[in-house]
Amino acid sequence: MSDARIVVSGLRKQYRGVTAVDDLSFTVEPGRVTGFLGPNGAGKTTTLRMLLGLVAPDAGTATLGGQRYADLPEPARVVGAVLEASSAHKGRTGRNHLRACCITMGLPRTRAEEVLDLVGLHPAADRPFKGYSLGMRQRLGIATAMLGDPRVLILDEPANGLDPEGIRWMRELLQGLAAQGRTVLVSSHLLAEMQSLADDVVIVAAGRLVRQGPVAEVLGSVGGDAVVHARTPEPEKLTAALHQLGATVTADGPNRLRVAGVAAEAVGDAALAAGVALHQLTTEQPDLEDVFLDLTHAKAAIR
Ligand SMILES: Nc1ncnc2c1ncn2[C@@H]1O[C@H](COP(=O)(O)OP(=O)(O)OP(=O)(O)O)[C@@H](O)[C@H]1O
Repeated sequence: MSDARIVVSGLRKQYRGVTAVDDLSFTVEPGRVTGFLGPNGAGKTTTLRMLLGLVAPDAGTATLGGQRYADLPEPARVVGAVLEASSAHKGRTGRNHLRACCITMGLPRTRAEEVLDLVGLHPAADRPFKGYSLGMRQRLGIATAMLGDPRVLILDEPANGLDPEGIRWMRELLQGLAAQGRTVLVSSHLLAEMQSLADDVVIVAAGRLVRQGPVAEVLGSVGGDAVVHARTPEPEKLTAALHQLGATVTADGPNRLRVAGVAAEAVGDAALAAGVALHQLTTEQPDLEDVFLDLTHAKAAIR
């Protein structure tokens, strides 16, 4: 599925004076789950809609396997998309919805059963759509998108409203589809969600690219310093010793200190040298959600 790459190049879109997408370029590789991240209003949905030929760009191109959506002879066999979870006739059952889609797309009815299997919706397949939970709607949305066995799957905020079990299910499904060589692009405004879901991330803010790359690499490059928490019966003495190392020390409850600017080892060594007992020493990793917000706010402020 080497031709399942997504290439966005110089994409731009304005709505009556509002620049939704501003000279945006990035690539999405097959065989990986890519998180498309940015705060609300960053231009994610507009970008996905341009990729899917639903909105015409003012400038630039968005291609799937080298072709614009409008030029694909059989788009449903190339790309499946879930832009909104609730997109079936309310009184219709999940199974009937899928069968109707099979007819429209010229697919055998058996394909409906295959995608029901894929998303684990068989138990609810004969219930009307209007009674579906958000998680069931997401499953039906993905089942519909997968009918044409597309090489590219695009999901807009699929984890919205899902419980932790639903998110785990989604992760396993999407990673499985990526492992088959498909290109999976998933938008979200929540970084924590993407940390467990995605291999790569494309981060946008104010319609522009902020960062792109493998999750660990991107987060590593923006991650702040860890903070050390120390518990000691002699906080004043330890504070004085740590100040000599240039650390920033603040009280963090009775006999507790929050130490920034030095590693846990240095705090332990300083306590030993000062003859201060340590009852607890822990390291708190930087809050990646905060780091992400800093990164995207800096960009949004330029707007
Ligand atoms: N049809 C439209 N008409 C006018 N403005 C629009 C339209 N669609 C989007 N916008 C504006 O373009 C900007 C980008 O919106 P978009 O929905 O693409 O962002 P997003 O990153 O998907 O945000 P969200 O997570 O809130 O959906 C916003 O300022 C939005 O108000």
